[in-house]
Amino acid sequence: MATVQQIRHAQRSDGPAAVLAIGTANPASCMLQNDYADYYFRVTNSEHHADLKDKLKRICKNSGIERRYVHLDEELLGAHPDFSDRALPTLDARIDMASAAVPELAASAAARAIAEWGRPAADVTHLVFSTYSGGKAPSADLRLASLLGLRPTVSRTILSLNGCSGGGRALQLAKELAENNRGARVLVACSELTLIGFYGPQEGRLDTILGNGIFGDGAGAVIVGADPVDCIERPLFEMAFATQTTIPETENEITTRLMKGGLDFHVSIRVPKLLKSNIERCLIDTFESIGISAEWNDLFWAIHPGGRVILDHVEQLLGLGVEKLAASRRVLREYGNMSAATVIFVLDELRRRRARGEEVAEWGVMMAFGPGITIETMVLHAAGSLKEN
Ligand SMILES: CC(C)(COP(=O)(O)OP(=O)(O)OC[C@H]1O[C@@H](n2cnc3c(N)ncnc32)[C@H](O)[C@@H]1OP(=O)(O)O)[C@@H](O)C(=O)NCCC(=O)NCCSC(=O)CC(=O)O
Repeated sequence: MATVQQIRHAQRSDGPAAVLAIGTANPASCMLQNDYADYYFRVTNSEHHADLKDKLKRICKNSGIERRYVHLDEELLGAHPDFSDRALPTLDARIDMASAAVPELAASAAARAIAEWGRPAADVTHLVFSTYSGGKAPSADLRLASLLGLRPTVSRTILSLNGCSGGGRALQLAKELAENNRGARVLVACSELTLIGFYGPQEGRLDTILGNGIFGDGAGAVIVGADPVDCIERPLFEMAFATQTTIPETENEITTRLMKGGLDFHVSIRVPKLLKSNIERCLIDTFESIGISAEWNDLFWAIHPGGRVILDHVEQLLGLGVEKLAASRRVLREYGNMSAATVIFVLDELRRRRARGEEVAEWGVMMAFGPGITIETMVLHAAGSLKEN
């Protein structure tokens, strides 16, 4: 009879978990940021809120965003004009729409990740799914498993309403699963659609203006596994160490809540400063835990681009060279803040830059921020095969 220790030893993988493949997807409808305020106030019949329109124009102008993609386009909104009024009971209709569209967008991203991975979808052993756009069970994870043809024994976890830190959390869970289950191949999928909380403007609800100025729709998928199979699997980023930190007494700074009219969303104007005051301590603690003293400019950075000012603060605080946040800034510019999916787009951008021969450091940090305020941090090591992609 084997001992528990022997069983446990046999279960654990030898090497660290690594990102083995990445895929992303966005809905077809593209919104240009320069035109967005005119579009938004027209389609929600809100031209009379001239002051709010001016504010949205200022936010769009300063957002660092050029375009975003949305599922809820003008045609679909035309079929659901009640979505513009947060007082109307539209939650059922929004959940119905999201229940189909969220897993479909995730499936597009995941199919790309699986194709790059080079192994059949049936080899996926675990699925970790994060979305703020759900509201029923069985959830989008089960539908995604069915769309991809994953096997019925796949071990599923859904992270609901984790907001923008959901991508970081899902990747941390994937690391734990891969390192504690020999041979495990974890599919991480984050799929976010703003339709769950899209409203017209309302006096006194500046969150709605901010949300409409920076958030976009997108899905990111990652295959995570340890001990890559020679000649088939190519590690992109090894996941060296991960931490989660909650900033004390900030539970009211970023909040979401399902209401009869959809997802009610609040981001306080203090969020960038709160992050600025806490990020460096969090990074120092993380690196001290693994006994490494790092020069911030010697690392690559995958920071969740929650907003242009957040990136400016991180850059200034850490004294980063202007190129260090280029991947985060490009993702923000091309897609906006896609909540949990965004850090996956940033990882994708980083590996593309490296594949093009651009200088990307050997060691790096991924950080994502969400309700809590929660900071998810992961120390990454760029694997050699990045150069060959
Ligand atoms: C919105 C911005 C792009 C605007 O750029 P600037 O600050 O440079 O420009 P600015 O000072 O002229 O501000 C333009 C207007 O935006 C308003 N404004 C700024 N932040 C706001 C907020 N949180 N809520 C409501 N209004 C806000 C300002 O008061 C100002 O109004 P006026 O012009 O009338 O004075 C930036 O402030 C930014 O990047 N903020 C960070 C956004 C954020 O917190 N993201 C995290 C999302 S949550 C997330 O990522 C996690 C999650 O969801 O889980």
